[in-house]
Amino acid sequence: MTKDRSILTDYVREHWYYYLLAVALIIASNIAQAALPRVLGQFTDALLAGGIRYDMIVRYSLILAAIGIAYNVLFGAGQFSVMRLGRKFEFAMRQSLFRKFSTLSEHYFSRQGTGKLLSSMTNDVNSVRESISNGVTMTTNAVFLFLSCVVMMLLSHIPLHLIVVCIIPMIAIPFLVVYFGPRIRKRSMSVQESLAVMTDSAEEQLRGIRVTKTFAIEPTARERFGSTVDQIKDNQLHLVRMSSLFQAAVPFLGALSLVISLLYGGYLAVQGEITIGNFIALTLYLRIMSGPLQQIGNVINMMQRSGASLDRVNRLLGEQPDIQDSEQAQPLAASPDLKLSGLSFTYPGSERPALKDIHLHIASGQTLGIVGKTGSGKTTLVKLLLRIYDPPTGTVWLGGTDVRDISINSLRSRIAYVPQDGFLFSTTIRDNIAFSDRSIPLEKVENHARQAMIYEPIVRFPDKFDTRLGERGVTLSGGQRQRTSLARGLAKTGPILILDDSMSAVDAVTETGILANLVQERKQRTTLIISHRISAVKQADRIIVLDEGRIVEQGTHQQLLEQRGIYASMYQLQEEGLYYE
Ligand SMILES: Nc1ncnc2c1ncn2[C@@H]1O[C@H](COP(=O)(O)OP(=O)(O)OP(=O)(O)O)[C@@H](O)[C@H]1O
Repeated sequence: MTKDRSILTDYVREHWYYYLLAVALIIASNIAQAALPRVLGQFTDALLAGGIRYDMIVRYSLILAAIGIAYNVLFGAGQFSVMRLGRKFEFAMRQSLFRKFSTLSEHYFSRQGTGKLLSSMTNDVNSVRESISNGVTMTTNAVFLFLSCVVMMLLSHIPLHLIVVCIIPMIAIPFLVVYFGPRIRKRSMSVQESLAVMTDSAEEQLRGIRVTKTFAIEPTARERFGSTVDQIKDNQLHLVRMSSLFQAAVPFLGALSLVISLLYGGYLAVQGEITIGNFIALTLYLRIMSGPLQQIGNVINMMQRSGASLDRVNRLLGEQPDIQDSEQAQPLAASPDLKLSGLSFTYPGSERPALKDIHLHIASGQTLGIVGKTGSGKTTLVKLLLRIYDPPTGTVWLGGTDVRDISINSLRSRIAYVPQDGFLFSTTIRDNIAFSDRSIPLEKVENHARQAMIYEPIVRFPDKFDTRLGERGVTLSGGQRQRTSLARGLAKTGPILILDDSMSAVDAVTETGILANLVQERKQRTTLIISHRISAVKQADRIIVLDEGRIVEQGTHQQLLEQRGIYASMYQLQEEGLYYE
């Protein structure tokens, strides 16, 4: 367990008075409950001494009823306070985790896998919440009920030596805990980890369900998912075996105490050293005490589980984003030029550089076309510009400032980036297009939809721009999705527009229409158009051809044709209707 318990200790410190109140209520309820056997013992002795009397039965019944009501009200109120605190903690913890996730980089997510993170947000948070609600109730209940019982036994004149002898077997419980505790915890961690792997697998299988169906490989998908479930089952069984053994051992010791009380207590009662009432009270006390002892076992199990979960949550919350604002971070200039000087970049953990020694200067307001084979480094260039990954210091400059010294928020909020696989959210088309600023008026949203040539298909839906997308809404075609994502990019204001192969799923005629609509847009912004199609970049002020991370050709469309290199052959192939790869 790490020493850093910050999120939990902070929370408890902040709400200590509620916890104190809850603990006080539970203690009061324990005292009420512990009075019960004593009253029954007194009743038995009174019966034996003077026979049954009507007023006595009524009096004792009223006392028992009062004890019962007091116990229920006090315990209920205490439990409610603690549960409420637990739920509030759960809410706060999920908020903090999500806030943290939103600061972490793409690299972090590709390294971790979303299943693990989702599992933390659900299972780990639940487990910690349980420990601070049920854990507090159960621990307080167990400790104070046990103590109250001992005190009440002494007040009832049950001899100390009899009490000690009867509870001796229960003293073995801490030793059991020490033995089982770490083992249970280790197995619980394996269960949580296999649950995370299963979530990952389920998420991927469900996301790829369309592909699976078109390939008719459902059995393979089921088999793959099944193996992750089998792993959980094995780990769960391991855990269940160990915790069952532990949970069975605890009540067994309670039962052993009862046997001793019958033997020794019974003997003392026969000898006349304790009253029959005392003997009955003793057995009832031991019966009550086996409950708290079992609870101690459960609490220990729960604490073990939640200890591992809390460690994971704290580790996540302590994660430092690998891309951060520098101390001298400044906003992006109003109309920045783009300069790349000697840019080389290798992805973390990769052997081969994705970009090699790139030099380039694009004046503000100009359009740069980027072409090249798949994997040649086109998207990597954009990721470095957006600081999805940090480029080496002094290699990428915007408006005369190293991008590493431009604040991340200003950089990303003012660069309109349209990726190839534009993910759309399960909300209305209007909200998707006005994603960067929900207050954009409908006319503007419609204008951007016209620019992206998606207006007509949208207004054909009965709800037009209020049509909901996603699982419970309309499913757009690939080309429609891409154009909606393009409209979303165009709705974002800012001095730089980047289209990353964002017209690949639209036909050539529509692409030409969109490009014509963008002429005005491009004059006001520095524009980068990445494409496999020459037609998309041929109007650019400059075009670069990337190959294996290097600029191998550059110039205007005309100049590149004259060079008769890769670009010229791509053009020729595409003009002839063939596809260059
Ligand atoms: N996150 C990553 N980690 C490691 N390597 C990566 C990562 N992303 C891309 N690469 C590698 O970097 C190289 C360049 O990839 P990039 O995505 O920039 O190519 P691209 O030219 O945009 O390709 P495409 O036209 O297919 O989109 C490829 O070899 C790719 O495998």
